[in-house]
Amino acid sequence: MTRLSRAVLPTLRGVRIPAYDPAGITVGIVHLGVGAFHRAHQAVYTDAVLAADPTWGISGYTQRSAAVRDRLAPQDGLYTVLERGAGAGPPHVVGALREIRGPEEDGGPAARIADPRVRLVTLTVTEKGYRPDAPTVGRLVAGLDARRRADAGPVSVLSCDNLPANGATLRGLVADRCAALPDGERLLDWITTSVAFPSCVVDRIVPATTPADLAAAASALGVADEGAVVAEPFTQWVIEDAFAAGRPDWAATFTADVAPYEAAKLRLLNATHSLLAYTGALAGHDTIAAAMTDPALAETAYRFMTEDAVPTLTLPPGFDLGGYQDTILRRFADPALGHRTAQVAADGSLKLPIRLLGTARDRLAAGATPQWTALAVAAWMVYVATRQPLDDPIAGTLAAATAGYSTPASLVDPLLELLPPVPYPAWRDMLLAHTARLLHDR
Ligand SMILES: NC(=O)c1ccc[n+]([C@@H]2O[C@H](COP(=O)([O-])OP(=O)(O)OC[C@H]3O[C@@H](n4cnc5c(N)ncnc54)[C@H](O)[C@@H]3O)[C@@H](O)[C@H]2O)c1
Ligand SMILES: O=P(O)(O)OC[C@@H](O)[C@@H](O)[C@H](O)[C@H](O)CO
Repeated sequence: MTRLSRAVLPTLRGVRIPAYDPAGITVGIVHLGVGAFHRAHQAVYTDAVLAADPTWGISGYTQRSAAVRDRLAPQDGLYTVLERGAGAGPPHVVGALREIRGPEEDGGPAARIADPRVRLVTLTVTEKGYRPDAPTVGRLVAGLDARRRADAGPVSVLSCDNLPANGATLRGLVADRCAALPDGERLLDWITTSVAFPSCVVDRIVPATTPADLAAAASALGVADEGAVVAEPFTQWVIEDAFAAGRPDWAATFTADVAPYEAAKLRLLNATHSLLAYTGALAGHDTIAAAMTDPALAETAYRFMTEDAVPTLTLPPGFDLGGYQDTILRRFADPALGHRTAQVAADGSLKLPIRLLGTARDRLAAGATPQWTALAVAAWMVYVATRQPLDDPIAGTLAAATAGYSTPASLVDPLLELLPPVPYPAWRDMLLAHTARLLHDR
């Protein structure tokens, strides 16, 4: 079958195609980690501005393998976003990704980051990409060093991962990495004056693409698209408006402080997602939507948000909390997406501290009993002990910690040692009660 490419764009019918000639776009953004989410989120926002400003094309560098490069390069970087679910629009071919390279191809992204036309570096590298020894941070620091040496001017670095204070977190990792370099002090001085690390909150559910999704893309387009991604119609981006060298005129919400939006998103949406992933998987549900068909789990999700998470939040002025919660539950319940519980459940050792443990601490400090939060963490513990192979960067450590457990305490105590502390005796008691029930129900 013919592949999607610039040449076939004029022949496509019933499909949104770029409102500009992709060949006329120059690169202004370097993106690290060209996963499904980047293609369905930041690249779509950027696609929408390129007709008016063709200087913000994206140069993408994959981070772990060249697989996405191999799928997209033969397609001139073009791919389709297939919206699924209530309110879905037509298939949308995105042209913003103007270059695509493997992690270390042509020496990695340093030369591109040092290009004066580049004014922004963005990242979607998962929670794992922000560990101190992560190769991405090294590549970013090498790029910033090359830019300083080239005197290529200020630049902004925008993390688009689900982390609290993602900009400040990345700045901290970069500073630590600089401190370990021979000429690190000079580089850090330059970064302090010339590089901005705005934080942002990203939101769009983008499941991993399946072979059935690629077949659906081929059928919709009439040509093969090996880079297609599937997404819900909902999309949101809240960005701290603190850039060092300009930014695209994205249709995002720009604000001075993203922290209240970030807490609402991580503690309501992502935390509830994790709760449904672990409890749903233990109940035998393959997808988040299937878990939401179980009235007990849907009730649990609602009560977790309302009773545990909401009291810990300071919301932005005018924030429609009821609408936000309802929308989250409606999005999770949409069966069209097929977001697998196993995908959301992956990397729990990194996600739980971000999504759930802050709520546990805040509620316990207030003298409350965060039962639903404890249920989510207990469900993770039982999931960890009973799923093999486990998709987690410390899977081996988790397996060793849970090997041969025989009682709730012999499961809970070693796993508590591996998580950041929640220093309240009641927390352990709640976990013991929930794991006892979950193990009994299996
Ligand atoms: N998919 C979503 O619904 C969604 C929504 C909001 C935010 N996000 C954010 O985007 C991230 C990526 O999601 P995705 O759907 O694109 O996943 P994906 O599996 O399609 O892509 C993951 C990307 O991260 C890179 N990566 C993985 N581990 C890495 C590591 N240790 N170091 C460096 N790079 C690494 C991969 O190379 C790949 O480019 C999420 O972890 C989250 O922070 C995703
Ligand atoms: O992408 P991850 O693995 O960090 O988390 C899985 C989901 O909870 C997450 O991707 C949500 O779908 C997303 O955050 C919605 O905006």
